[in-house]
Amino acid sequence: MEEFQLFAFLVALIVLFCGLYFTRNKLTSRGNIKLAPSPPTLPVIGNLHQLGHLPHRSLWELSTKYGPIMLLKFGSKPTLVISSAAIAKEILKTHDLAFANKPVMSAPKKIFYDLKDLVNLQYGEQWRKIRSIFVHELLSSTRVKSFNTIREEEIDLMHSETGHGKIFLDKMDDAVALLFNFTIGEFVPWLGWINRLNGFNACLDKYARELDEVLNAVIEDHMSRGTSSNGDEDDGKSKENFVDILLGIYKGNTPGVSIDLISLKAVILDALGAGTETSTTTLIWLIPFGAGRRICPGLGFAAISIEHTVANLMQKFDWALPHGAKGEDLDATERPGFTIGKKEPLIVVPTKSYF
Ligand code: HEM
Repeated sequence: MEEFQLFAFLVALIVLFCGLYFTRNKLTSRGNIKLAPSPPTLPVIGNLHQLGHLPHRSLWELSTKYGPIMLLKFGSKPTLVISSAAIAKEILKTHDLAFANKPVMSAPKKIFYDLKDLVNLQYGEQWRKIRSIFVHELLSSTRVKSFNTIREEEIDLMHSETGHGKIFLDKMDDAVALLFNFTIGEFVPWLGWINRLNGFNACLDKYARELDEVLNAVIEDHMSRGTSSNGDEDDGKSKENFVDILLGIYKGNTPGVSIDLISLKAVILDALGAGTETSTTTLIWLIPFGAGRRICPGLGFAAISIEHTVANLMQKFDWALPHGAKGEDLDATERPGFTIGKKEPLIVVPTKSYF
């Protein structure tokens, strides 16, 4: 027994020593997560799925080759902070399989239908199936070509159609509050009971129920109107929006593709959620589309939409920063959200109009 205790003590010492050594060598000279560089100077890879489980040896090799990497342990969740384009390329391209999954957290699990949406799906067969629906059915080049009609339909859906769009957007704002709420039980699993005690779990349950009701109402609306999806390109297909297309698949109108009701709702959440804040934030400032196998499937769709909006603004006005400020005077402080946004709003003034 004494031998075992001595052995355990030695192992603990070695682990502690390695941990300290590793941390000392991996922390950036700034040694603080807040000092990760902000856009637009350097890319910051901080999205949740980047927090993967790359073997320490590979991390070691990466940091030897490219410079400091910061590995933080938030309780049970290892978190990697990197701040150079070279390391981003290694992680998102070379090692992307190791980073292809996000850590399982209780708020996304509850809100995104047990992680059945594409953004949160674990990498594997079901991910491939849903990804294919996004790439081939929702965001194919044919669909993107019919972009104008789809966009108008989506704007209708979000803003005017029986009020569900507005409720949905408000719901998304509430989701940010829940998703970014730090709860100790998330990171230290044996303290999970605290989330029950402080009401967080009840709050999450209530939110998920209400969101589900909104999605049910959106689906019922579309069901009662009926979709025009009958495989005929000219028969109203270009007027279909995301929900119509997905309902067509659900009803079995699209040969070789299928989706169940829960996945359908999760995918609607992605299609409406992943494309809204991202697009408006990109109009303000550098957001990248990711890379590797989990690269954004909405890239083509979003790029055209953003180009269209910016081109319109540039064609009709000359713009300047207020009070003679220069580009370098812009405050690039970030604020948290689904996407990293600009803390202070971007204010520009039209100085000349061309119409
Ligand atoms: C300017 C607009 C957009 C930006 C900047 C953007 C950015 C991104 C980024 C960085 C990722 C990777 C996230 C990660 O690493 O976990 C991503 C994934 C994703 N995006 Fe976008 N996105 C935009 C528009 C859209 C649109 C319009 C849609 C759909 C209509 C969409 C749907 C998705 C989905 C479903 C994923 C998850 C893909 C997967 O995990 O396989 N995005 N997006």
